[in-house]
Amino acid sequence: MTRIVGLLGGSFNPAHGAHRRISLFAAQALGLDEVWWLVSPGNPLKPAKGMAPLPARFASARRQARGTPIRVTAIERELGTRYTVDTLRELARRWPKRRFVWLMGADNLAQFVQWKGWRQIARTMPIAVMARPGYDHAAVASPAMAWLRRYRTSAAGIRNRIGWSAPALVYLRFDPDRRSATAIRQADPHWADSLATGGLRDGVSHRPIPADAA
Ligand SMILES: Nc1ncnc2c1ncn2[C@@H]1O[C@H](COP(=O)(O)OP(=O)(O)OP(=O)(O)O)[C@@H](O)[C@H]1O
Ligand SMILES: O=C(O)c1ccc[n+]([C@@H]2O[C@H](COP(=O)([O-])O)[C@@H](O)[C@H]2O)c1
Repeated sequence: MTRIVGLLGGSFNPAHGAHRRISLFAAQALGLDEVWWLVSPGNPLKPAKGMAPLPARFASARRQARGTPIRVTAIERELGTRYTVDTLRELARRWPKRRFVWLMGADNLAQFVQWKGWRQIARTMPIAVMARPGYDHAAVASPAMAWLRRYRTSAAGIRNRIGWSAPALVYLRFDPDRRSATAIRQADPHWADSLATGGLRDGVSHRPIPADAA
């Protein structure tokens, strides 16, 4: 059967418990076979200032994912892509036998219209948005939601794999999780200093995911 992979792209500056929690929750709710974290070389909308180096963010993600089936990757570094629309096109080319779901928090839906080719992203794969305290109102009232609303479906729609289509939008609500990387950086601006950053070799993950055979 076709494997369904949930993709959580992020700065992970640093990774925290909410990333793990929303990933595992989405995996269960949507019946995902795998979850990949895409540790971004640099969110195009976020300033480079204050962004820890990729190896440190990658190491923090590996630490948070330990003991879970989540696969931590730096695929965008490997593919040389920066914008999500380009990354997703490459992923579909490399892994043609898998189906993907884009996962993101409500804060990202609120500013989704600022992303390059956001409608194209929505046409490429279903999107699951995770509720996030403080952002849900802005997300639901956002211009992206005005367009995506007509494509709303239930988690079961994805889980049952029946009539798989895109655009499709699922809004997942669970116990609100207030954790954020911003709060961690405020409490510990030097969080990256103590991390062993051996998980990336020349910017490439130690355990690259084999491409699907044609
Ligand atoms: N507490 C949370 N609830 C729901 N989604 C979350 C939560 N924390 C992060 N996410 C989502 O996880 C993805 C990666 O998040 P990111 O690495 O930017 O962490 P962050 O805590 O939002 O960081 P920052 O505070 O620096 O903006 C994004 O799609 C984001 O919306
Ligand atoms: O492609 C874009 O235009 C774009 C704009 C903003 C954010 N993104 C992606 O959104 C994901 C979440 O980013 P962040 O910083 O909120 O964790 C990450 O994979 C970014 O590369 C992508």
